[in-house]
Amino acid sequence: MFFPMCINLENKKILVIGAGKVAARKIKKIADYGTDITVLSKEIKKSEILEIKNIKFEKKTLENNQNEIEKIVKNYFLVIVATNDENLNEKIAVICDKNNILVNNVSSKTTMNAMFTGIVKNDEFQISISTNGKNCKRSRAMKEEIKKILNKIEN
Ligand SMILES: C[C@@]1(CC(=O)O)C2=NC(=C\c3[nH]c(c(CCC(=O)O)c3CC(=O)O)Cc3[nH]c(c(CC(=O)O)c3CCC(=O)O)/C=C3\N/C(=C\2)[C@@H](CCC(=O)O)[C@]3(C)CC(=O)O)/[C@H]1CCC(=O)O
Ligand SMILES: NC(=O)c1ccc[n+]([C@@H]2O[C@H](COP(=O)([O-])OP(=O)(O)OC[C@H]3O[C@@H](n4cnc5c(N)ncnc54)[C@H](O)[C@@H]3O)[C@@H](O)[C@H]2O)c1
Repeated sequence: MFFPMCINLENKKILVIGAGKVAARKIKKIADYGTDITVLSKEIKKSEILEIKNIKFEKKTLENNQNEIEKIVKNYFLVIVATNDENLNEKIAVICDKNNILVNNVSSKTTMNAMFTGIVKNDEFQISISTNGKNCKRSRAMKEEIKKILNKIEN
């Protein structure tokens, strides 16, 4: 079971590996919280993440090489692994975990030590929804119900 906890990401070094559709969704979400985000990717196509302020981009293809990966990730507090190469994602996630680095792996339900959650928030509350990797799409229905409760409390 993953323990739900609020983490202060301000000024913490965050690395996103991959810059595709899923990476973009994760970056948009985390950019509300993290201020030091680097995106490393084989390709960096024109997309809305290029518009987000202060994100650093590094065009690089990561090889499936333990030493190279270790050297890159060891400078980071949190690594979000979001390439479309599941084996590479898994390898990076295992290396991060062994080095006590927080890691989120978008192509797994288990091989990571940090998962994204569904978030519903207003000025007063933020509610984070997790299914522990079992069925993240279910959290959409839960989000809708929680939105109704928040509206009720506000009125
Ligand atoms: C909560 C939310 C947060 C967020 O991502 O921001 C989230 N996924 C969301 C959406 C979403 N996920 C997927 C689609 C494409 C749908 C489609 O196209 O069919 C969509 C888009 C959509 O539904 O709109 C597919 C998917 N998800 C994972 C895999 C890998 C795998 O299963 O192996 C695959 C590929 C599966 C495949 O291809 O088969 C894995 C994970 N997804 C998680 C979180 C973590 C578990 C959290 C938990 O247990 O609750 C975990 C384990 C890791 C992580 O990503 O952190 C957000 C929903 C709520 C929201 O809207 O806020
Ligand atoms: N967790 C989730 O919420 C979720 C949702 C949908 C899909 N997925 C999974 O996420 C993964 C990524 O999907 P996508 O649609 O974003 O893919 P995509 O093809 O749009 O993006 C992949 C990105 O990875 C980069 N990349 C690939 N190999 C690389 C390497 N060796 N080094 C550096 N960068 C590299 C590419 O340049 C590209 O930017 C898939 O495995 C998919 O199954 C996860």
